[in-house]
Amino acid sequence: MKYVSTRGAANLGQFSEVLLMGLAPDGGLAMPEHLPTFSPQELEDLRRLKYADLAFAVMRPFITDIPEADLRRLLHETYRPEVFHSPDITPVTPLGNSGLFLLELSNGPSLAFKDMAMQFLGQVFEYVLEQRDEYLNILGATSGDTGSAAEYAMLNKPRVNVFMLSPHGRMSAFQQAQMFSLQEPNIFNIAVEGVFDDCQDLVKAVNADAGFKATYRIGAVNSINWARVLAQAVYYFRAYFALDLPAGAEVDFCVPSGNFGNVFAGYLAKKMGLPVGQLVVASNENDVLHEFFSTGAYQVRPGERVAKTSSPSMDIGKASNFERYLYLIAGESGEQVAGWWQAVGRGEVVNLGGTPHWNAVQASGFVAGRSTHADRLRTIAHVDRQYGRLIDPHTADGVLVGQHFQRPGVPMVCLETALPAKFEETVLEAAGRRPERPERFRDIEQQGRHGVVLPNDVQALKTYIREQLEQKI
Ligand SMILES: Cc1ncc(COP(=O)(O)O)c(C=O)c1O
Ligand SMILES: N[C@@H](CCOP(=O)(O)O)C(=O)O
Repeated sequence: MKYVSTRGAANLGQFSEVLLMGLAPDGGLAMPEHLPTFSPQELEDLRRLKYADLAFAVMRPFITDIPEADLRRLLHETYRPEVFHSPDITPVTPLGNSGLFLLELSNGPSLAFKDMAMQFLGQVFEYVLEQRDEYLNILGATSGDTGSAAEYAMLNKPRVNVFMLSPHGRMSAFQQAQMFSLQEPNIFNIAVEGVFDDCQDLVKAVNADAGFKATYRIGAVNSINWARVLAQAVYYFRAYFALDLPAGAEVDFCVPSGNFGNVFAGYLAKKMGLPVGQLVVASNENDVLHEFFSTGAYQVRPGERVAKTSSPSMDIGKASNFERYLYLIAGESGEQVAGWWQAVGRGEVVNLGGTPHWNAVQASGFVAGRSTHADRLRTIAHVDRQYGRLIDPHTADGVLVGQHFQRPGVPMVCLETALPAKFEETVLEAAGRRPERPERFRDIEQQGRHGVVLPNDVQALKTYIREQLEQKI
């Protein structure tokens, strides 16, 4: 399988190339040159597969440059019950008889859905780098969960260093402690004076400097990296089969959304033939995506207008993977996407309302809603009282919006994107009790803080990366 860029560059190479590349040289995101599909009969053959074998079946058509036996081994090493604390890896749990289901994605090492793909990235980076005898310096941006998931996945990976940017003071105390307590030779935590979008823009700016990128071997772990999105598509298949419905029956999914990677992975599964009905995008107060799906207008929020909320991992004003979605909506026209993104870059509104592209958006199955602090407190309390289950604030945003779009007789699967332990204060405020915390995190806030604070400045970041790498030689 060859990959192309959403902004028009043809032939980025095969999977291993785009894995190490992260962002395409023209600033776009890698996409496969075509989307393989499963026939209804082929889908039936996937129904009873264990997670690792299902992951192989879904991902293999996109990863044709790693020998079959090696890919299968990497997936079996990744998706082990000991790592994800469940024999099913991603259990699906009904919320009473409500027709709502929780897809549990957060039982892995860092307690968020990011582990699902990031654990695979850890394995496949190491494999590809060893084959090539190369090293990689990952530059990532986190609003709270990608950071710890990436760092836990890359611990003890001698060929990889992680430079992780986070918005200074904006993550929960637990999220900060997960990252900043680490004192490892290959992990560099950098708190940036800005919001998540500033961190993401810094990542893109460093990647845009081809000389620096090549000299310092810069790679990516955010969902701008195609491998993240691909690995995330697998659990939509698994959840669908776990419901054990008659062949062809539709399932709706509700996805708490920020950078649009998770829900885009669901769209990928749908495009591959999985009978997904609605893809419900749940936003918090930072409701750029809700605004787009309600009106057709896409306008990113500048940093100063990104609200600090109680579902902080979704405090995002510029959703990177939205570019992949619009690429498909535009009939895979890189030229069209490049034009739209130039306009976005100038701070303009891209308005698809009333255009033929808007018909394509409406046919794509996406709907959207938003939630506020009061909504999420009410939803956490309601789910606790009614179903005896504590959920985290992001999952609560999803459950609230998912309920709104429920259709009679169609299961609504809400993605559980983090465990409540990561957001103790909000959960305590909502439910009047503290969530359980896995023993391994008992005293994490007391374990010291390692890392630096940098201004929102690309030169300062490049200098820091250069100095750290030179000290390591
Ligand atoms: C807990 C949690 N929920 C939801 C999201 C939003 O997911 P995405 O950015 O893929 O839309 C994130 C961050 O990505 C997250 O950490
Ligand atoms: N919510 C994320 C932000 C980055 O998203 P990604 O999926 O593109 O890595 C986080 O928690 O860091």
